[in-house]
Parts: sequence; structure tokens; C-alpha cells
Amino acid sequence: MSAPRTLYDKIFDDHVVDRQDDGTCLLYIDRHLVHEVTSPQAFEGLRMSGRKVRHPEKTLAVVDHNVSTSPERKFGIKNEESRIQVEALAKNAKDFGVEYYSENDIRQGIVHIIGPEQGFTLPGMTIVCGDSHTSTHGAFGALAHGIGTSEVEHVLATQTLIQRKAKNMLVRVDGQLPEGVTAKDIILAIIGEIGTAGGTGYVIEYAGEAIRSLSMEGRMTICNMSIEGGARAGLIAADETTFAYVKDKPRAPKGAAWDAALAYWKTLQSDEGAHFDKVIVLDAAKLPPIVSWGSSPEDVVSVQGIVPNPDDISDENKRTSKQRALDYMGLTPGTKITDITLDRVFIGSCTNGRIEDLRAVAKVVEGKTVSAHVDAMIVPGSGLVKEQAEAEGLDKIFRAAGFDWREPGCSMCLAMNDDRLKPHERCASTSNRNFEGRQGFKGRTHLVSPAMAAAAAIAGHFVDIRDWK
Ligand SMILES: CC(C)[C@H](C(=O)O)[C@@H](O)C(=O)O
Ligand code: SF4
Repeated sequence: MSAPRTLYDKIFDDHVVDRQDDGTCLLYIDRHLVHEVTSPQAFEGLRMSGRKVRHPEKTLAVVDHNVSTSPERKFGIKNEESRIQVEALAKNAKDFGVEYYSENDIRQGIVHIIGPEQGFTLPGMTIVCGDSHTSTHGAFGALAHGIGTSEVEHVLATQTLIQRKAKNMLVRVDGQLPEGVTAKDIILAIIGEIGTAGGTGYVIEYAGEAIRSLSMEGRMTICNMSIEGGARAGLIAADETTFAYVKDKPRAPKGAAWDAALAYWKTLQSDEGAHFDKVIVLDAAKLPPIVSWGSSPEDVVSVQGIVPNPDDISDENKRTSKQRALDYMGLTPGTKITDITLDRVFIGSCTNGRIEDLRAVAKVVEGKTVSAHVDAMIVPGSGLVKEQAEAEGLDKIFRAAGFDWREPGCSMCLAMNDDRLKPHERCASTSNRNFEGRQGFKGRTHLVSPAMAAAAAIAGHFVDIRDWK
């Protein structure tokens, strides 16, 4: 009998093409997602060395970061820099024979939303993209992580990647989530607990009853933010929920190939007794809805809590940095989270821009009106999410409540397109990063779940979604 292995060990081992004595490995890459921000130099490199894309059929390109989310976008992108990047990807995809979804394609959307939708993301695969939130795809029991632009070029040219094995971490979330508490709250709580460097050097496998009970959408939310906890990747073993989601997706295997794939996928679980270098255990039943107060995803507190006082921190560096975060956020220690008023609400991103997220929002806002001092927008993660939401009439609920209903893209998750905060504007956001300037110069971001963002839009300040009527 061979030694028990983790899910990560298994996927890694199954993709090793070459292993050097010093531990450097060459990994085979099954799927490569490409967006317009991190690919121009990679394609340029190929051109200069006269190389081709090794496996165009394993590569999928889409524009997301720079596209406008206004219906006017079909008339072209106004911002020069954005337009150049988008046009470059269209040209590169054409020149190198890679499938490409333009902003006018119904399948277009945020790269981490369209991969799963197309069945391009499948269990057991190695998946890379020049984007840190590639960890999202780990929700399918795939080993997925972000790579740099020179690695993008390497993968395009060879369909392989040089990697060293990471350590294994297990995050077990036991029990069941209370009503109103979501996958987003789980992952914010985990990052609050381990810190943004807690996962450095690890691949995290999420397990436990609460994780098993999540939909694929919820699992993607969790894996998406693994990178905010410093981990190289996040993983959730595939199960019946995964198989049901994947089945019949355009690029999923069909017929006998499906049966063979399924038989393999079912072996992809951590063995009994497999060694984890670090184990974290959380009790889902004790989790509240969570709100971030600072400029790091680890700066989190219960919605029932208060803005913390940096004076209570003994470590001087940490105290200074948290004081700076408070100054940036324009917050005073001791303020009740529910007393924080908002100017903007952003619902979308690869963390929370999927259909289930939009349904959760609709449930909260139906028949209600956005607060007079809040400007609120909802940005579906893809054209297919938008289509589904409209088929269910969600767009009507959103518009009637006073939300702006947009075209798909990264939008105000990061200030790389027209959607951004003005200086000092305060925003409840369902995205994954609250860094200084992330949503616009001097903009102030509070990370929350979709339901919490929706309720905050209506009330004009944070409210505990568990009390919502
Ligand atoms: C632009 C891109 C490289 C970046 C990333 O890697 O994550 C972006 O998607 C982000 O979320 O900050
Ligand atoms: S939605 Fe945000 S986090 Fe996701 S890929 Fe786009 S910019 Fe990055």
C-alpha cells in the first residue's frame, strides 16, 4: 500500500512530467484561461521567438477587466489604454488560433465565471491563468492557481509550468451555517483567523459539513478568496454537487467519456490518514455575517461588532498599519458597524457575481427601494448569468428597487474601467479586495456578502441580515 495522499498530492502527482532532485517539477497544464491584462507581452514573446500556442484547444481567452459595463459598450471602448488591451487580445487570439469571447459574445464574462460555465473547468485538472483569483476553479477539485506573464508565455508555448510542491493545509468547517450567513462570511472569517499571510506556502483544502452543504457558487466564493489568505490555491473535493453542475456543460465530456471521467473524479479525495502540515477548524454555527473595516481582507468583524481600536494591539508595526487603515477608511474606533453609512453599493465580481448571488440579492430587495443617499449597481459575472437573471425576472426586481443593472465584467471590483469610487466614497462591496485605491483613488471598500450588500443598499447603512424583514 502506498502512503495516504491528500487531494492536492494526487492532482499534483498525476501531472508531473519531470521531477528534479531539488524538488523542481514540470507540471502538465490541462487548461489555460487568458484575459487581456496579463497576456499581451506573453503573445508578443511568442511572436518574437516564432513560436505557436502548443494547444490552442486547451486555451480560452476572454476580455473582462477593461470592458465597460454600460450598454453603450457595443459602440466601442472610449478609454485608450483599455481599448488597446482589448483589441490586442482579440488580435492575439485570432493570430494564434485561440477561442475568444469578445464583449459582444453572450459567453463573455469574468474569466473565473466563464471557465466553470463552459465546462472548461473540470475536476482533477491543472488550471492556470495570469490572474490571482484563478484559485476560484479549485471549487471543482481542480488544482488552479494564478501565474505571472512570463509563465503565461511558457504555458502558451509548452502547455507546462515549472512548479515546486506546496505544503498541505486543511481548513475544516464543521456544522451548519445559520440562516443569513453565507460562503462569503465563512471565507472572510477564515482570513480573519489565519491572516493574509496565513496560507503562504500552502494549498488549502476546505472540508467539513458546512463546505459539503454549499452549492458550487458558494464553493467558488470560498476558493476565490484563498489567495487573500496567502495560499497558492484552494481546493474542495468534487462530489455529487460538482458532478451535477458539470454535467452537460458545453465542454464537459459526454457519453462514455463522461463515465470514464466520473470514475476518475471519484478517486480524487484526500485519503484517510493523509498528512496535512496545518489544520484549522471552524464551527459554522457560530459564524455571524461579517464586514471588513480596514484595507486588508483580514480586517474583519461581526456585523454586530464595533470598529476596533488599534491601541489594543501590542505589536507596534501592526498597530501603526491598522491605525493607517482606519485613517484611510475614515473610521473612529468604537463605532458600531451598523452605524456606518454608505454612498455606494457594488454587487458583482468573480467572488459574488454568479446567479445564486443575484438570487440572494433579489430576495432581500424585492419590493423595497435603495436608500436616497446610495448609488447601487449590480453587475452580472457573465452574459449567461445576465441572461439567466433576466429569464427569472431578477433584473426587474433590481431596477424597480433603484439598482443600476449592468453588462458583465470586472467592473468596480478594481478601478481598471469606467466603474470606480470617487475619493472618500464609502462602498459595501461583494468583491474580494479592500486595498487602498482598489475601487478608485481614495475609495473606501467594505467587503460583505451579497445579501449584506443588498440590505445595506436599502437601509443606507450596514444592517444585520439576520434581522431583515
Ligand atoms: C489584473 C489582474 C492581474 C489581477 C489579479 O491577478 O488578480 C486582478 O484580477 C485583481 O483581482 O487584482
Ligand atoms: S472580478 Fe475582480 S478579482 Fe475577479 S478577476 Fe476581475 S478584477 Fe480580479
